[in-house]
Amino acid sequence: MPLVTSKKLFEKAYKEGYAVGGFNVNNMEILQAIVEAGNEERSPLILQVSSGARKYANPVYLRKLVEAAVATTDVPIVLHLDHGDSFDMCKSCVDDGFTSVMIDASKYPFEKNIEISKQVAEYAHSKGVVVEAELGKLAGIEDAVNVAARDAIYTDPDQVAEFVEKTDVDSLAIAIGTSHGAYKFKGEPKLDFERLHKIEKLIPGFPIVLHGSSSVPQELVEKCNKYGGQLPGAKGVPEEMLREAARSAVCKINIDTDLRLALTATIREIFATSPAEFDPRKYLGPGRSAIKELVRHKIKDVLGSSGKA
Ligand SMILES: O=C(CO)COP(=O)(O)O
Ligand SMILES: O=C[C@H](O)COP(=O)(O)O
Ligand SMILES: [Zn+2]
Ligand SMILES: [Zn+2]
Repeated sequence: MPLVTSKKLFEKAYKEGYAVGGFNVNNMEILQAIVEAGNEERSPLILQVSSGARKYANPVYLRKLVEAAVATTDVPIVLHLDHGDSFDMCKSCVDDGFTSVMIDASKYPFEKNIEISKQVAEYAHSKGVVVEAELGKLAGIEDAVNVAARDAIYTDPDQVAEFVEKTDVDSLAIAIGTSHGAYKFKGEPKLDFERLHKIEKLIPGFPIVLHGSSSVPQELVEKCNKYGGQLPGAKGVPEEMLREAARSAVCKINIDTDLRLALTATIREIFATSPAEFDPRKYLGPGRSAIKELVRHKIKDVLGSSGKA
């Protein structure tokens, strides 16, 4: 099936109370794992590519890899730019065949965020591409931008309707306490669901996106640490909270860190237990299987998108 936009996927997810996973792609094994999992679960998929991923893998390789992946399945797949930081970056991805782009101008003041997001929406829409924007600021690491927890700003519900109306974007990422990376909470995990519910009432029918939604499975952290990793105190968003979010207006839930942990834990274990092994297929293959198992679990047991393709 050719790439699709997220428009119909979000309409269905909104109505039926589940979310579609936004899974980050950086190389062939990660891509294969996500697409095989989605195919077996009969789930729609959003493959997202950060500017760091484009730089790492080369935009041409990425596009061709995704082209190949799409040819192996009939589930609907969106190719999405994650955290585009400028009009030019978004334009480049629209021109490159992406079906969805995120413009993340959340670091700018409200009016400037509106101006840039609107400019991206105008261009993208003229090419049939949809746009996600961000209002409020998540803590954590996005590419080179490291937002300290004290600089994170929860989304102001009073700004949401005006932002959506003035920009004409198609979905909105909000900040309610999630953050990027493997260290999301110092104490007890807490998300501001009251704020989420307030926001969804103010923009009825409009798809909301949750970034920073890895759960940081403790068995993966323990496996990394057991085999030489150093991830003390890593903690994510409990899956029960993600289930609750998926039932609301949240139609897209972003997961990257958990895939990285699955791959790294697997490779660390193999390096430690089979030190004579030097065939990359013998550790990347099991790493790919671990990612696939994790993505299937997310789709089936957390996001609720199994069978929704
Ligand atoms: O939001 C993300 C990508 O945009 C990923 O978040 P995690 O770091 O929680 O996986
Ligand atoms: O938002 C962050 C994503 O996990 C992408 O991370 P990256 O910029 O390191 O590729
Ligand atoms: Zn951001
Ligand atoms: Zn993100």
